[in-house]
Amino acid sequence: MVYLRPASGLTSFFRRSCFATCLSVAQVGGSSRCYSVRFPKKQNKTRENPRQQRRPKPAALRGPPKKPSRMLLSKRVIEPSEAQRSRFSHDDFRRQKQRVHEFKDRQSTTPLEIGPPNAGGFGVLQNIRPEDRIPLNATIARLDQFEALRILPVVRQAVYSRCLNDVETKKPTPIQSLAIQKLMKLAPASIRIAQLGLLPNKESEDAESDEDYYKRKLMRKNLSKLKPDLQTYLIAAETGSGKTLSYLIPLMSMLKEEELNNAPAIWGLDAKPYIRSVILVPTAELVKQVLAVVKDLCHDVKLSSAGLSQESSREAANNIARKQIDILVSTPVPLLKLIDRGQNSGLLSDCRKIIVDEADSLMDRSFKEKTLKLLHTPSRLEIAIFCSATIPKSFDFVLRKEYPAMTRIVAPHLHQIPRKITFSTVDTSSEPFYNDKRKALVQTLYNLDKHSSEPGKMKRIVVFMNHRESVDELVSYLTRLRIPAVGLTRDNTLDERSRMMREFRASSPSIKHGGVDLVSGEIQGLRILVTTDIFSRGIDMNGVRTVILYDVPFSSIDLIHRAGRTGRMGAKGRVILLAAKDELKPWLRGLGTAINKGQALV
Ligand SMILES: Nc1ncnc2c1ncn2[C@@H]1O[C@H](COP(=O)(O)OP(=O)(O)OP(=O)(O)O)[C@@H](O)[C@H]1O
Repeated sequence: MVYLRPASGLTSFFRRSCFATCLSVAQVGGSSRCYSVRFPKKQNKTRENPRQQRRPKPAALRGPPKKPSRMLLSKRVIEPSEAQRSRFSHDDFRRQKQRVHEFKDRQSTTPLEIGPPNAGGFGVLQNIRPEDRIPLNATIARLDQFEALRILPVVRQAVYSRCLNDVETKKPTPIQSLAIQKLMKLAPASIRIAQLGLLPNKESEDAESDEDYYKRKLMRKNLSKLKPDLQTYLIAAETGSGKTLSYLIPLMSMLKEEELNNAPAIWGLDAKPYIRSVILVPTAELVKQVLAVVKDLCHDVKLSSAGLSQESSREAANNIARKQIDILVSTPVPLLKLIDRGQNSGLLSDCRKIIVDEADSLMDRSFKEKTLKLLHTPSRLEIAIFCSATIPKSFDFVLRKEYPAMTRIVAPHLHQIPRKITFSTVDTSSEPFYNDKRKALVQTLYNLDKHSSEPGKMKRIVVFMNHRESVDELVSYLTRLRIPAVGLTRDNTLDERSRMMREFRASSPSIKHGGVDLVSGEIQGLRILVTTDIFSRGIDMNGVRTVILYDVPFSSIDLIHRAGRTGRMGAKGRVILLAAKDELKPWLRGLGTAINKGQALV
């Protein structure tokens, strides 16, 4: 038996298998031998005959010069050197440059197809087709000023002075233009009443006969018993796009317009406690944040407001039931509890507008029943607005089932990570970390401290973890290394959380030098917040530039919300994912490229 030896590494394997064959042959009485034959090494061929040597072609036969190759994904336009330029004709060069500019990497509309069967929590978002998104077209260009929108002047003035005081050019964001325009097309109830002739005309009031007066009064009474048609809206736009004002401005305009038309008096709200509108949010933090904006605006617009969350005392909750409130900001459970207390069962009977902020979360398995119960409680509900930065498939299904006639206002860049965020991954399994994620985090923080961005400013960094039990451990590890970090989880009381968040959100103080303090040994230029998903939704962190994802998020929804704490309102941001090689499933490896190319996640 002869075998040809292909390479030294495999020899022993072949020898062993040959030996086994020899043995088996010997056992049955035959004979065999083992040979190995070595192939000569491949030599570089040289042409010995000078006649065979390749000669350069004459210039006339050579054709046009070769174009330099280009990386497909590179955003950089490679300017040819002077020497290269002289080899191109001008037209060639212009065409080539144009082609590079045509590569619109952040405009891609094809979603990143990372779906089932093995994509974990990725693949849960609804694939919104381009035709279902409202294009950024002439409508938005036409409505790029608050003055072009139908808003009451007093509300507009309050927005300018209270919310956009620091902003140089005060103009609505695309989702604000679209939402305000659509919502304000609705004639408020009071105007409809006036159109029906139920409100007295100022001039004809005196001349009105008794018969007409009583007829009008009767019609008004009958009308107040009628259940109005419910109008439902979905406002969906990327994180940090100004969704809060996109529903607050129309809400306040409508409430105020109703007051100016004397509608509350017509509805008989003069003498009794009422709640005219409710904004539902999922957490106590969001109650605080949204209520702060509402209170600011209400101060100027002259409307009343209140907040209710699981942190509110029983007395504070009971007080709400005794007041006349135009806008109540609340989480679902405490509001349901308040209504369930016998004497308050009619608390929402005059509520005509409900807004469900972070609606995908409030319509998920844990909240859905409670939210729907609240939506079905007011008998005179006129408008329900659902507002969200993500549309998971399950949420889309519930909306289609419960509100098939819903008007959808979906921004063109929904499910994309905002344009100015750069996404990168640190492989924690490679040298020098060798699967020690904490080391990788420290190295990343050190690099960020040294980085030239935000010069002379304290850099604020948010680190997201999947489990709150791990937060304290990581914070004490960082503190031991004299890296200033605070942990913020559901285990802290609301007061603690508010205080820590206030300190973290306070604008970055200026610092003279970065690096390490020689006396305390502390890294001076960083302020680090380690937290979980409790702070990933809706919280406005006031110009945070860096988000570190210490754990791979459970789903694309979590990824979008966590990343959305930076890069808000067109500001720059960076998201760094720390992941070991075995965590980086094939569909996760392409994530950075897809995000940086502007693909929508599903
Ligand atoms: N037209 C505007 N011009 C400039 N800044 C604005 C404008 N509208 C809102 N902002 C500011 O942008 C920030 C983000 O707004 P907001 O919190 O409403 O975003 P969001 O879309 O609700 O984000 P998320 O999806 O994370 O909840 C806020 O600080 C807000 O004051």
